[in-house]
Amino acid sequence: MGEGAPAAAIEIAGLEKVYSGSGGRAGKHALKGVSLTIPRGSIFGLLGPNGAGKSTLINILAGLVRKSSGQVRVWDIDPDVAPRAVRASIGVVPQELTLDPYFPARAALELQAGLFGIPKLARRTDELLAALGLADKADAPARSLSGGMRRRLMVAKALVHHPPVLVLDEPTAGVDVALRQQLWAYVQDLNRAGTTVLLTTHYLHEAEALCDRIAVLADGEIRANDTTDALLRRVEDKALTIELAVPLAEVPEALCRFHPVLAGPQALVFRYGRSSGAADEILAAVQSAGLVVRDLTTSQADLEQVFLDLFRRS
Ligand SMILES: Nc1ncnc2c1ncn2[C@@H]1O[C@H](COP(=O)(O)OP(=O)(O)OP(=O)(O)O)[C@@H](O)[C@H]1O
Repeated sequence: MGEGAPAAAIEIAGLEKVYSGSGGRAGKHALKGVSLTIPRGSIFGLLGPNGAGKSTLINILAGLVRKSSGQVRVWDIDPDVAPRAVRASIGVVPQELTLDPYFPARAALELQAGLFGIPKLARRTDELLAALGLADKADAPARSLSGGMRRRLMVAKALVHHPPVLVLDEPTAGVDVALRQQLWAYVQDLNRAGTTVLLTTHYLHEAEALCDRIAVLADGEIRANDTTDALLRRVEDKALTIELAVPLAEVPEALCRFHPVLAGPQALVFRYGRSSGAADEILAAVQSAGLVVRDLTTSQADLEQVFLDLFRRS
């Protein structure tokens, strides 16, 4: 990005959102003092379970929902003070596909460019259609496109005004594996060309594949915010169960550093992840402790669940 670009693409401090109850719907404290800095040039993952407050946060950034209190700056602009300027700096791909079924892809992009006041000659319609693999569908109505193509058209729509910040709200929910890879590759290309990307997801694997940093949002609060590598080192998603030939009364001293659990007199369960010793190290220690192994099994916990449990507790 050129001169004068802010160091932080998005800066959020003490953000609160309370939805007031209406029409029989209970009020909801959806964001409880969220502070977050999204560095310019990063791909930042906002991970959290259903109802965590991810969409609320994005909608506040996009100027679609008004915050209750706190500070928000997008590309150094306060969305409450200058909503139009913020909309020029941010492109949002919403969770729901909001396309006119009868509108062809090219016309949808042209209309969007018109809404942003982009002169005809400065429009990037063909470039975007080609970049998102929609060139041969340019004149087909949206209703004739596959789900994946519609999703890509939504991405193209969010990019017509060349925003420095792109926000993707659950970009690959319900999208097949091949398309997911394609979308990820495109997001990475955009990022290499300078776009800051904020993506929300339920899937740790998605955040792991794409993001430099991950923040975990649960029940309206940030539970973790770190580099992807550092976060994943805290996850212990594998279990090694060793069945012993001879019963044990307690865990032998030499194995304590692996923090195993005695699951019955003849079964030792070791949990391990990317940070602790691998299975071979554990097995070597078991043998040198003089234990006789009768059988062993390994299992892999659901990574998503382990991760969310970890941060729910912290
Ligand atoms: N307009 C509204 N009025 C009242 N409560 C709302 C409103 N919008 C959202 N909520 C509530 O605020 C909480 C956060 O919702 P939000 O949609 O931001 O979560 P989310 O993390 O995006 O979830 P999902 O992954 O399911 O989209 C939820 O409990 C939701 O029911």
